[in-house]
Amino acid sequence: MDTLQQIKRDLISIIKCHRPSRKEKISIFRFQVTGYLELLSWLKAQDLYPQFYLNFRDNDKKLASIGTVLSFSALNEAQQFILSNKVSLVGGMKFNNNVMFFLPRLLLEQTKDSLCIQFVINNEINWLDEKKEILELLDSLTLTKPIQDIKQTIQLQTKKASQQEWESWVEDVLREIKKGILTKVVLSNETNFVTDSPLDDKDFLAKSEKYNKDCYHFLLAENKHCTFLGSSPERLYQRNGQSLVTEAVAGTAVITDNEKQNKQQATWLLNDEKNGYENWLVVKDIKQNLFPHIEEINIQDKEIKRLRQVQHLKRRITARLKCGYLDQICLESIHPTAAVAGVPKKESKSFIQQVETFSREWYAGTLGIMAEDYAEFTVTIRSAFIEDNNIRILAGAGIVEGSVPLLEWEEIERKALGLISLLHKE
Ligand SMILES: C=C(O[C@H]1C=CC=C(C(=O)O)[C@@H]1O)C(=O)O
Ligand SMILES: [Mg+2]
Repeated sequence: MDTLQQIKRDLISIIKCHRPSRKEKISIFRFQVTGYLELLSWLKAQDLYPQFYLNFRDNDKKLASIGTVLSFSALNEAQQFILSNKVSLVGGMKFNNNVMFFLPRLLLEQTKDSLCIQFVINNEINWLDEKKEILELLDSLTLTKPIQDIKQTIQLQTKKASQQEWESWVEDVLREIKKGILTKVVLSNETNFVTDSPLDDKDFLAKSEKYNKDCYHFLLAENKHCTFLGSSPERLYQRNGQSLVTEAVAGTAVITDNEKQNKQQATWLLNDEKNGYENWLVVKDIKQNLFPHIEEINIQDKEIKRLRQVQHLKRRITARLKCGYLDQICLESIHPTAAVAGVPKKESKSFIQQVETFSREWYAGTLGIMAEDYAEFTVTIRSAFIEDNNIRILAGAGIVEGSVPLLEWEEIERKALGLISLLHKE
């Protein structure tokens, strides 16, 4: 692949000339080449971790990164680092607000036919060690591995909560709502599968990209044995300078093979009181949390966001951040939204922690990229963990006054199908 050969040549000349600077913590090199690289095939051939991938929902931009030069577990430190070094960081926050951002060794950004590369050297560690890691990376840099169909035999092992147990959690929420303690709680479940040999994470995500249209497709592999990935319809926010675009995606109806029924369901969803309320609580929560940090806000009318198994209510929200307010504030105030946690936020989060019999970790968290003048994050729902021969798929639903336990169960089962339906051979 010409593009990769060119990158390799550029990197080799960087390494040859580089003398670690005593003044600067890191050295950043950026270059741009013309050409198209299939980033998932490229990532599949790489051995350096962590690996990160994001295919943006609303344009043809994709990111892939390998390795880490620095990592950040505090938002203020990540933000400060971006401001002082004019660099992009990738990563995000788990559901429980644990922060993980990192400065990748190599970050590739593909748009149409242009590939931008950000390559970083750490000047504070031994140059021989750095050089060794970089040369290893260069060894496999020009390789790609073709994406293949899923070949494994996959068996359903368990659901963390049975239907009966999960519906009883919903009843518990409804009781708390009646008492006036809670207004909304988003309850999830985990479905577990085992495979006869490890499922390739890139093959799985590529299949999801093919079938789950109009989504963000994301992947975070902390090492060879553990990947979190998924295809989410939901944006947490996009920031261009001070202008912010966010959204409330909540409220759900089914999509089937019957087009007439899908249209009826869409009309029903747009007018249904319970679903409208479920969505409005998300809007209200975002608005309230952003309020101290913005100058103006605009909330658009409900529209339908149509997916393969489900359709959702969506409201687009635009806002103007006050001067100087950047991603630390946006992330801290918005995440986790009431589309994945609940209202009030603190109480619903602690309810979830007490009731759910598994840890959400990256499920219902957020992943994305942040730089000084631009950031974009997705809400990591419709997601799965692949750990060697095990696959865990999570999905949840917002429980509000008027929720019917059986219908909410059917809703989470349908949402999980977005990924589960890909597990069979083609
Ligand atoms: C929490 C999830 O979905 C959220 C996003 C869209 C619709 C939702 C709903 O109608 O309940 C949920 O709030 C999930 O898919 O795991
Ligand atoms: Mg719902």
